[in-house]
Amino acid sequence: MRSRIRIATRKSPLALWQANHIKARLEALYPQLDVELLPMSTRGDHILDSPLSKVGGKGLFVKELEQAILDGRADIAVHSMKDVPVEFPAGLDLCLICEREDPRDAFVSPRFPSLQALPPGSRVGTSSLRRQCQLRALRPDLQIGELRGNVNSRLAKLDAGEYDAIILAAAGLKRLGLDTRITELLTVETSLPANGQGALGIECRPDDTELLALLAPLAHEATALCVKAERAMNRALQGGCQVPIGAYACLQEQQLWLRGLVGSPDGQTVLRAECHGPATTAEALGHALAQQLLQQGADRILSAVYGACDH
Ligand SMILES: NCc1[nH]cc(CCC(=O)O)c1CC(=O)O
Repeated sequence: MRSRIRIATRKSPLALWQANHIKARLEALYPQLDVELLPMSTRGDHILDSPLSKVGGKGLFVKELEQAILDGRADIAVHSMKDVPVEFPAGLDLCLICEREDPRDAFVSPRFPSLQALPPGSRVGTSSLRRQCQLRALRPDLQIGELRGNVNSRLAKLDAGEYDAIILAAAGLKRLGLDTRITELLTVETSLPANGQGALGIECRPDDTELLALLAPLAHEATALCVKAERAMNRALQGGCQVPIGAYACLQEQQLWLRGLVGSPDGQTVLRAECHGPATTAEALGHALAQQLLQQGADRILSAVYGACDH
């Protein structure tokens, strides 16, 4: 039996928490197993001054981790599913998805009790186009500013008075023990989450059957089905490049309820659609929802933005 599992991880506090969480779960299951972290920097960590959507998107944060697995320096990488690109490089795959934490976005403000209570013209920080679009649609009066960096540095900018409020994923705040900073949990109707938000995934070599068997108890089937539907919608829309897209599924009695959103960053256009179906058809539901959104005009939003992209 294998005696060691090495986890490639980014060095941000949230990434380290997530890697340590998987380490602790594996060690609880297998007391003889030695689980080591291999912390590393990614290109995404170095590019902090420009909006992520303009510098190449999600792949920036996972490439170096994937290379470490392909080179044999690490066995697995633990990812926030919302940061994982829809396609995987040859030789690697998403091997399992763990149980989802709270998928909602959180409104954080030291001064105002809710999004609704923000006075006109308030400054809100978020670099997520998905959050910007939904915020602007709801509150066209707000001034929305770019806000990048890890969770702690975003909170520090809020505390320094650069913004009246910021929006962050509830899952990240809860994992870091920062629950008390959550002023208001936004309903998914107010802020439809990003696909995969709140879920952790493990990437590894799909041909490493011994490793897969060790990891298997960490899998959470219901979460995997939901995230599968959400990612299928994103894949069908080919959304990744500068487009506000939200996708959120929930599962009840083996029925999936998938909601999707495509909008323009200025919030002028927000297209919404939803569908229901058996969990066994998760992938098809994602495709069907994408088609509904395309028929409503998402194709025009997507092509307008792709025109301005360098790929
Ligand atoms: N974009 C960075 C990122 N990736 C995952 C999370 C939160 C944790 C999760 O969704 O699992 C965050 C922080 C945020 O959006 O506030």
